[in-house]
Amino acid sequence: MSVEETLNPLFKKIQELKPQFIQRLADAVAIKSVSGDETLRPEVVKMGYFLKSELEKLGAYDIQMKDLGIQPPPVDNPKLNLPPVVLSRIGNDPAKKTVLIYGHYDVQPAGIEDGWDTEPFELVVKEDEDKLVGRGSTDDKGPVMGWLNVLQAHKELGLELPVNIITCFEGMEESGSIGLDDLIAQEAETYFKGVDAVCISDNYWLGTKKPVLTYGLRGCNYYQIIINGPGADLHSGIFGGVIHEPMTDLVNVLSKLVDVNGNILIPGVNEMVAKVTPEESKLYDDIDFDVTELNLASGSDTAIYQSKKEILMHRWRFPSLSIHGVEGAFSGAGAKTVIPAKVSGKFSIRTVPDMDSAKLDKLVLDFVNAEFAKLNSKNTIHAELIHDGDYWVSDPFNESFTAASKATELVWGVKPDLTREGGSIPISLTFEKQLKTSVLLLPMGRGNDGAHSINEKVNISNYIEGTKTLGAYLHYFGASQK
Ligand SMILES: NCC(=O)N[C@@H](Cc1c[nH]cn1)C(=O)O
Ligand SMILES: [Zn+2]
Ligand SMILES: [Zn+2]
Repeated sequence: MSVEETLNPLFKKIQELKPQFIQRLADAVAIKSVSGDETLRPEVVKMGYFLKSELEKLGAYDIQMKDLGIQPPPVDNPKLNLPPVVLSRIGNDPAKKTVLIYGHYDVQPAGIEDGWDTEPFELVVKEDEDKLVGRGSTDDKGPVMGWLNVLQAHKELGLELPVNIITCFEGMEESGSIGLDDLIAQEAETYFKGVDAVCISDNYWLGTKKPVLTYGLRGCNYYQIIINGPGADLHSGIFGGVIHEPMTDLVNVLSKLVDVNGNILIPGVNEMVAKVTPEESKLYDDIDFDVTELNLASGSDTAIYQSKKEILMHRWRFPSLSIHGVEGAFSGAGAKTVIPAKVSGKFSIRTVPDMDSAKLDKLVLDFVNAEFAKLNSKNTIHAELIHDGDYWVSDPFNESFTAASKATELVWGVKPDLTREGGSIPISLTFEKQLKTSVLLLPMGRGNDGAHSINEKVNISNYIEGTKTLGAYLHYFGASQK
C-alpha cells in the first residue's frame, strides 16, 4: 500500500475526531502553566501530569517524569522546583526509525487586563471565524495536542505507527529551558539512544496562507539591570529633586542600548554578525511574503523596513535588542506620585551566526555598568544574564525535511517555503549536537496567531490539517530507508 493510501483513512479519522481534539486543547489551555510566574509553578506541574495521563491512555509506556531539581537563581523562592520533563515511548520496533518529538507545555503569562477580549485560559471556539482563542493555543499546546491527536487517531483506527516515537515535553521553554540541556546530555546514550530525527512543532508559517518548513532560529540572551536606591518607595513631592532616583537611572541606561530603528548601540555586537553572501541573499527572492503580512500580524503600520528582504533579514539573520519591561515601577491606572525604591529593567538580544554568547554577555554587561558609571548616581546597579539559548541553522534538504515537505504538500496542496525564524527554541541545537541527528521544525500555526500576545489563537483548520500534517510526516519519514 502506498503512503497516500494509508493516509486516507487516517485523515478521515482525524476529521471525525475534531470535536474531541478541540476538547483536548480546551482542557490543556485551562491549566495556567505559566513558567515565568513562580506562584503558578503548581499549574505547570499539573500540566506535565495532564500530558502523562493522556499519554498513558494513548498507549505510551516507560513514561518518566524527569525531575530537574531546584530552579537556579535569579529566583524569588530559592526552593522552587523545576517542572518535570515528560519522556515516553510509543513503539520499540528495531526495524522502524525512531522520531523524537519535542514540544513545550508551559506558556507565556496572560491576563484579561492585558487587553484580551476573552479569558485567556478558557479556550473560545469561534467556528465562524475558524479560530480557537486562548493562551497556548498556538504556542505550544496546540501542536503538542496535535501529536497526541495523531496517536489517538492511529489507536482508534488500529493503524500501526510507521515509526517508533519518543516524546520529550518540557515545562520551562518560555523561561530558557532551564535544566533541559543537562538532561539531554545525560539521556543521549540511554533514553534517547537510536533517535533518527527530532521533530519540533513550535513555530509558525511566515504569513497566513502558505505553509513553511523552518531550518533556522535566532538565539536569545536575556538580561536584567537592577537599580537600588532609597530604603522604601517615596513621596515624589518630598524627595523628588533631592535624591537620585532608580527609575531615572534605569531609563537613562536602557536608552543607550538601542535606537528607535532597532540598531543595537553596544559597541562590538554588530561586528560579530556573519556577513551576507550573494548566495544567501538570493534565498530570500522566492519567499512568499511582503510588508502587508507584517502589518497584519503586528496589527499596525509600524514597520521599520518596507522591502521583503530587509524585513526577513532583520527577523532571521541580524540580531535585535528588545526592552521588555520594568519590575518594581508603578504600572497601574491613575497617577501615583511615587519614587520606586528598586527597579529592574528586562531586555533581551536575539542572537545570530556568528555571535559568541559569552563574548556578547561581557560586551553587554560591561557596557551597562560603564553607562551607569557615567551617570554619577549614588544608587547601586547589578546587571546580570537571566538565561541564554543558542541560535540554530540546519540543512533543509535532508530526509526528514523531504518527508515533511511531502506531508505538507499532500495536506495543503502546495510546496512549503523554507524559512528561518526570529524566535528561539534553545534546545534545537542541543538535540542536534547531543543526539548527532537532524532537527526539523514543522509548524502548525500561522504568522498572525499572536503567540506571546493578546488574543492568541490557532485556526481550527490549522489545528486539524496540522494534525494531519504531523501524522503524514511520520508516515513519509517511516517509509524512507532506515
Ligand atoms: N515558540 C518558541 C518561543 O516562543 N520561544 C521563546 C523562547 C524564549 C527565550 N527566552 C525566553 N523565551 C521565544 O521568546 O522565542
Ligand atoms: Zn513555543
Ligand atoms: Zn513562546
